[in-house]
Amino acid sequence: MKKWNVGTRRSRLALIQTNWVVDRLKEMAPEADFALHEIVTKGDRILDVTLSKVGGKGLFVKEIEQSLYDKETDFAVHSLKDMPAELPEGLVIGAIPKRVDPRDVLLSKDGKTLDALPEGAIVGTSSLRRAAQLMAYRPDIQIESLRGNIDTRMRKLAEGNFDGIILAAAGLERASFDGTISQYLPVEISLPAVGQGALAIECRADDTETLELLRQLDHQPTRLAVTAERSFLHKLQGGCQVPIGAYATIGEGDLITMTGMVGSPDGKQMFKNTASGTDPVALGIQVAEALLAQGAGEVLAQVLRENEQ
Ligand SMILES: NCc1[nH]cc(CCC(=O)O)c1CC(=O)O
Repeated sequence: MKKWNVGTRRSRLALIQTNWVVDRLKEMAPEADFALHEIVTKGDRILDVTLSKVGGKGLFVKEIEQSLYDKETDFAVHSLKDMPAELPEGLVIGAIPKRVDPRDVLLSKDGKTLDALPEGAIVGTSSLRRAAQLMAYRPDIQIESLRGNIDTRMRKLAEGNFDGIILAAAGLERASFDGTISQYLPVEISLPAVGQGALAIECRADDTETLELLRQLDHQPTRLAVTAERSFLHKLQGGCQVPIGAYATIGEGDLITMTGMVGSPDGKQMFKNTASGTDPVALGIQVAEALLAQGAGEVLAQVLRENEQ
């Protein structure tokens, strides 16, 4: 009997996601056996430091990728938004399952919506993308850093440190926290991170047996959308430490429509562009180039300089 070794982070959300993938694969290949390998990543070890200050790129995936190279594991389940725009040599995304809700959500004291938060409200997030967009919409809001896994962040809200916090709907949904959401933020206010709400199952490019297994879980419309978003991210050379967002949807005839965003961390400058096309890579590049033509390159360069200090 074939046994697959599966890499995962140890967080509650990561384990839920990995078990979800393994359960789907067991339905498709009842004769197969799966063993989970929990891997502690650098990102998990430095939860008390703002991610943007430690060079966030790939912080949650590096050790897991090493275990793929070492053949200690055959595939690994990641949140797609934690993955750098470019995969290391020899590794591929073998499957992208159907995306769940890509939106950001507000969790607040007394269930208040963003518009109902008091003047000068304190909102917790360590994401430059979320902070920039919140301040663009409500310049009076004070952003404070908020790190940790979902449980930690929700506890800090309950302890009264914040008027509200921003999280991804996807994580809450998968971990069944959904009763606590105060508002789903429209993508017009908070454009999601590239790949938000999607999972990526990574494996070795030459491992045809694993690729064949994983292919059954691949959702083509999600792959098209996420490929456009990642092409946009790649063109802008962005990681999770820059205020970049993108969201693509698939319409009739596999027409992809994508909005891309670059903002300054204070939200005072916002560059957005929306375009449609059928080639996801070309569309990502096209939207990125439209933002660069508006002046987004200077904002990105400024953020990178600040991160280096
Ligand atoms: N930044 C960490 C992270 N990476 C993936 C998710 C869950 C959402 C997803 O799978 O897209 C989260 C939590 C969050 O942003 O609230």
